Amino acid sequence: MRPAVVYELLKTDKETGARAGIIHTPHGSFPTPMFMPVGTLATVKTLSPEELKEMGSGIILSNTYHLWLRPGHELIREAGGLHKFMNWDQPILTDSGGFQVFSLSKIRDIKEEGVHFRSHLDGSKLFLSPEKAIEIQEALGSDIMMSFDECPPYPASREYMIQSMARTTRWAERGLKAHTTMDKQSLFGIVQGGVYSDLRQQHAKELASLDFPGYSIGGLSVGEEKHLMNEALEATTPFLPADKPRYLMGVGSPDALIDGVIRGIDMFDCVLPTRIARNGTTMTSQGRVVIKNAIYERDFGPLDPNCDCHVCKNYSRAYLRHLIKAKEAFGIRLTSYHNLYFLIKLMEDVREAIMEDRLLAFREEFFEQYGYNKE
Ligand SMILES: Nc1nc2cc3nc(NCCc4ccc(C(=O)O)cc4)[nH]c3cc2c(=O)[nH]1
Repeated sequence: MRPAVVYELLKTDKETGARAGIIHTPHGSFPTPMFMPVGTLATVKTLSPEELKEMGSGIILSNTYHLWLRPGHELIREAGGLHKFMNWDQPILTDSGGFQVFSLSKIRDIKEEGVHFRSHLDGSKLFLSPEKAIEIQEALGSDIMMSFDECPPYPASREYMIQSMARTTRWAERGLKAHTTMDKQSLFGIVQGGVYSDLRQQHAKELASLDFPGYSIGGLSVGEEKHLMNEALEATTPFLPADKPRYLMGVGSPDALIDGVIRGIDMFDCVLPTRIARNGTTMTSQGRVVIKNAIYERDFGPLDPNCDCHVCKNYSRAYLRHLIKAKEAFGIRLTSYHNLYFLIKLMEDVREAIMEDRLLAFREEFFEQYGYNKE
């Protein structure tokens, strides 16, 4: 049987709950903390697998919901699975579709058996359940699968949250039963509980007792204030097993990544870096650079003088500004490449700081340089 998803804890930062480790999967291993580029439709928009490897991307994310609707999971199974289909031979994590249903389809109806909704593509009636989400992810050949869960709207009442969490736990148990490949060792449970610390702790304990190989923290990055996310993490990670990975879903800004690592998170994903890149907004060591700004018209220096990526070594701000304003495809390839490199490199620098027990000092300096107002 292929090896399961296994977490190797290497070091815990002396001053915080931050961890440095390695995650082993059937398609290879990657260092943590790690930022995962999002490749919703079997492509990290405009970038090739070779470029993703070159920038240090150890794992990418794809979406059950989107690939099920188009081109269909059976087609991808016939192609030999998602790795073969998109020519990516490293780890792939897939989200289970719950969140996407709520963020994309208008009409939907949640029942115990699953969610009835209409396709955002052609309005056809569809039904997604814990069992169906497992079937699709197994057809894709995902290395790290997500349980089918409900990400409640924000804000949600305690009463709604309590009911929703209980159903998400029942759905997680159904997913474990339906999960047959890789000796059930590739399915993460997803902790909910909104911004209610006591519910976060309760749900973390409930899912920890089901002995998943890893745990996602869902229900966040849905519009809540940053301090509420941090408090929710503080109420969750201490109650998850230390020898399993923790993945915070949908988080992709430099400050939230650093503050998530400090609170015991190992993996992150978000469309933010690639989405903002498409309108020319970039993340640099000196803070955000909105490249269309006229001040860069004759700036022939690199996008980020402190970045050693391919883009910053070979192209100027003036050139990037020209491409983005002219809507040249090469422009968003360059800004997308740099933004992903920036977050992957940030996690490498954070990992080094953990190994040397100086993460809080690193945070202080990074926040100062980036221009975040001091906490
Ligand atoms: N299964 C599951 N998946 C999730 C994905 C999420 N993604 C987020 N936040 C993403 C927020 C987000 C969305 C768009 C942009 C942009 O366009 O830039 C940036 C951030 N929160 C999330 C929560 C869940 C969850 O509970 N369960």
